[in-house]
Amino acid sequence: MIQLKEVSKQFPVKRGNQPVTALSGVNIDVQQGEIFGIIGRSGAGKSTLLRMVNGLEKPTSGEVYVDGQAIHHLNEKELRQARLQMGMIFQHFNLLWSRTVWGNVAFPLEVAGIPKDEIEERVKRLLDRVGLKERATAYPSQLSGGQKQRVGIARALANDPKVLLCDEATSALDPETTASILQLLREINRDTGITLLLITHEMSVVRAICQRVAVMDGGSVIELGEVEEIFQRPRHEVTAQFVKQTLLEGAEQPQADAETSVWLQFSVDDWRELLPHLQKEAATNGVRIHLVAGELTVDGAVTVSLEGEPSTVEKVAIRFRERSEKEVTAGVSGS
Ligand SMILES: Nc1ncnc2c1ncn2[C@@H]1O[C@H](COP(=O)(O)OP(=O)(O)OP(=O)(O)O)[C@@H](O)[C@H]1O
Repeated sequence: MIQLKEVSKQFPVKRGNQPVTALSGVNIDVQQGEIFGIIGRSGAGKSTLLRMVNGLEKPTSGEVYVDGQAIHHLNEKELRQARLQMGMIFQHFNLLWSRTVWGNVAFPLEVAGIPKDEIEERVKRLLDRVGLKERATAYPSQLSGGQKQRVGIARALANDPKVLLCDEATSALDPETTASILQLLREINRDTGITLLLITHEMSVVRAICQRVAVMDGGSVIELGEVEEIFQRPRHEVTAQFVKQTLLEGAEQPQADAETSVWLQFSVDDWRELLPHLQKEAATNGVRIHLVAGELTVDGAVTVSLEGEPSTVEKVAIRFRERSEKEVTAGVSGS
């Protein structure tokens, strides 16, 4: 269903420097109905690979096929058609904040010019499928992270795609919510036969849901095979590290009472700029962010709390403060 043949991608950089090789000779063949994982460290080339599949990037060399269609040869108009066959879900959900849950799921159908009656019927069925029937009139800001991702999934399925591309879809969620979203994806795959291509940096996600996995490093696939086989006999050092990470996570399940909370405060002027960095830092470390207080006056301040495993929360807070050029104050709120 998804094929990459000898795909390489180089990004030109400023004069004088070598181009960046993001992908190098990648061969992947995802079968119809399969749940296939791509795992790799930051910079391994995962996002670039996903952008090849949906045609947002063209390979420097090599071929990309989705359901037999040569994505690398399509023009913009043909790509828009081809993308209707590809649903996509994201780490930060990418919902429309001014639209309700219903409006978010209806959006791609409205864009596709589907008649109103049919939109009604489809959105109802999709919300039922993801367990959000009761929240149709809520706005994204009123939903939990897991519910937001359920909206993302319903929206991605609206045009009845053949493949679902998942870009770090559970990386911003706590372990329990992650498990329920993966369960939902598994059920959808079982019930509809949709093919799932899932990008992650967490081996626990791969183990929970994928049948096969490709391990990427430095733009190349360094290992590819059945998930169980790779867990039992990792051949590459990078793979062994990922497997080890999962075993450690399993041995040290975070306890609810082993959590801490740190608060950070910054000026209302700076928060727009700072929040995305903080969100990224927190998400990659499994730390949750809550808005504690905010005063939207000219000289007001916004306070957020970071919650999670103590050493990780501290690490995120310290790294964020060190990297931020703005004034940030911090303190511990206890457990
Ligand atoms: N548009 C671009 N221009 C120049 N270099 C790029 C571009 N996009 C990606 N790269 C580079 O290509 C390499 C692979 O990046 P990519 O984002 O695909 O990795 P990744 O595995 O998805 O990492 P992450 O998990 O951090 O997103 C990196 O060295 C990155 O800096």
